[in-house]
Amino acid sequence: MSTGDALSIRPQDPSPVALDSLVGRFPLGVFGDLSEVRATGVSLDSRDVRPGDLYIGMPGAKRHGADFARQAADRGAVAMLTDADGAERAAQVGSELPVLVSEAHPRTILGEVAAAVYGTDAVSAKLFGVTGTNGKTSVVYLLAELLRAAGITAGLSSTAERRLGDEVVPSNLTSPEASELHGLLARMAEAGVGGVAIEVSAQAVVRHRLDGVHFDVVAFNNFSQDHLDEFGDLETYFAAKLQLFTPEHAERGVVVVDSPYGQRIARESRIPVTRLATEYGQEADWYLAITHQTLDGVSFVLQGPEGASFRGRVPVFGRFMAENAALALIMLHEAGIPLAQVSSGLEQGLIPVYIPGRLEEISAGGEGPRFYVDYGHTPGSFEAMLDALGEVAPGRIIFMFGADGDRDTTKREEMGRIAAAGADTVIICDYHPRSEPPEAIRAQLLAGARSEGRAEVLEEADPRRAIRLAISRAEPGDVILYAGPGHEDHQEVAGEFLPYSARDEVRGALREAGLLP
Ligand SMILES: CC(=O)N[C@H]1[C@@H](OP(=O)(O)OP(=O)(O)OC[C@H]2O[C@@H](n3ccc(=O)[nH]c3=O)[C@H](O)[C@@H]2O)O[C@H](CO)[C@@H](O)[C@@H]1O[C@H](C)C(=O)N[C@@H](C)C(=O)N[C@H](CCC(=O)O)C(=O)O
Ligand SMILES: Nc1ncnc2c1ncn2[C@@H]1O[C@H](COP(=O)(O)OP(=O)(O)OP(=O)(O)O)[C@@H](O)[C@H]1O
Repeated sequence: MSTGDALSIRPQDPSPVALDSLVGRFPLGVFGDLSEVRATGVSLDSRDVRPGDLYIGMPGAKRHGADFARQAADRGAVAMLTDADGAERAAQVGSELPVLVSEAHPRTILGEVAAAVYGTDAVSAKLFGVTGTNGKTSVVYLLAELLRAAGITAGLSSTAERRLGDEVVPSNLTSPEASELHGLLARMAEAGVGGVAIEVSAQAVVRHRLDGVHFDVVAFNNFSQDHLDEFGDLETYFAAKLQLFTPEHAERGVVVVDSPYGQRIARESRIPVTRLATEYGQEADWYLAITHQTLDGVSFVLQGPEGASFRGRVPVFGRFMAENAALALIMLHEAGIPLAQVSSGLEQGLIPVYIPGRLEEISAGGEGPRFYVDYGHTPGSFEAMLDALGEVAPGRIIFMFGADGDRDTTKREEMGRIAAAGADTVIICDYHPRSEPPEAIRAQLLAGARSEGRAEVLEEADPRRAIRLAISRAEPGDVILYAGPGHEDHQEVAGEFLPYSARDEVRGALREAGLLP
């Protein structure tokens, strides 16, 4: 069951909490009468307010949430928590909601306030947090699948969606704001969920979105260039990821130590960590070996301390996907869930995971050409995917992609260069140009691709035409990989969200070409 137009998953039967009980616990002043006011939920977006909510009037980069106090009240908010400026703004817009005025930035108390309202101070489900530059979503879906195999009801929060059984809402952020996260955890507790897999962005760590959540196990898979528009330099971006490995956030950690960044997390972590390596020369606690791989999947053996071992298979190509699975398995082991319990729920070790928009095959398999849609948008993910395809693609590799406008511009040339180094044909098209001129974004990607001088490099701005161009050039045995749009359903152009689903478009184009029924 999809929750329709709802923006968040919430408990169905919440217990009302008296809001004046918050006043003693947090540095809050009060305007208005709170004595009879009870809240059943928390929201910082007026469009997501439900009857009984405490509305958080959050000062933002573009707007002040308190300006939306009337809309929040119209939707049933019972009170607002904001800063001093917000209290004045609410009065100016004629809001009659009682106001809790926070001395500190409301974001810094939001997590604890939401935990108090939702009763999620102590959650009995095992909480798993996954961070890294590439592969977080994949690990989260693998975790959920492995939990199910172990007989444990699973919930997840990812870039693609928040999900609990068949209750699902699409995500607007990789890691939700703290109010949404606690609502989700409360619903999961209500539904008897035993394990929750949560994707953790670096932005979430530094923006207090995890406050009031204590993970049983956190994991780090890899680190490479991304989000420099946000963090300025790699060291600041890395420090945000490292911050997850502290007792404030988590009990214990699992780290892939193949790279110097992983080794640094293991060394500098302030919680106990266990280490995974994919090469035997590397000092680690767990080792992963690939035993067989084709376009249809990867088989692997994982070995750990005291004879722990697991023989498995993921139905997606790429060594890194086996690494993602290994990381998820070790996280469960670290949470006290025996690997044998996981194996007992799988048929011959096959982890039947479906990861929306991540190396998702749209074609029908077989002789091909085969067409995959992916969410990769970093040099690191391009390299991982193209290396993997180089090992398993029977024919040529046709790689199409674009780049985000208004986001880290410094990675574009490198994306182009890596694409042309790993593919036979590169087709550069538009992705989300946002406010930038699309031709200028393509020019940077083209410059990188042409600097490599290996692949045939083509430009086709319109992604719909680029898909058809790729198909027209492909022979049986060839693989087309379209990186960027993944599960998304829109293209963001000059402030507008235009409907665009790469998966539907590719499906349609394959049908037109007689390659799909
Ligand atoms: C830089 C950043 O983190 N911005 C976040 C911030 O936006 P903002 O400060 O600009 O908010 P604003 O638009 O000024 O609005 C202020 C307040 O008014 C509220 N409002 C606004 C309009 C309205 O009609 N009603 C209403 O209540 C908003 O909900 C907000 O609370 O607060 C918003 C509400 O929660 C977030 O949606 C928004 O994330 C934006 C979309 C974003 O792009 N964030 C990125 C940087 C991000 O966090 N990315 C990471 C990693 C992604 C990855 O790995 O690739 C992530 O975890 O998603
Ligand atoms: N372990 C990995 N190492 C390198 N690349 C990976 C790994 N796992 C997946 N990828 C590639 O990166 C792409 C993005 O994967 P995924 O969505 O799981 O990452 P993410 O960290 O969640 O990214 P985002 O936060 O942007 O959603 C995948 O589609 C795949 O191409």
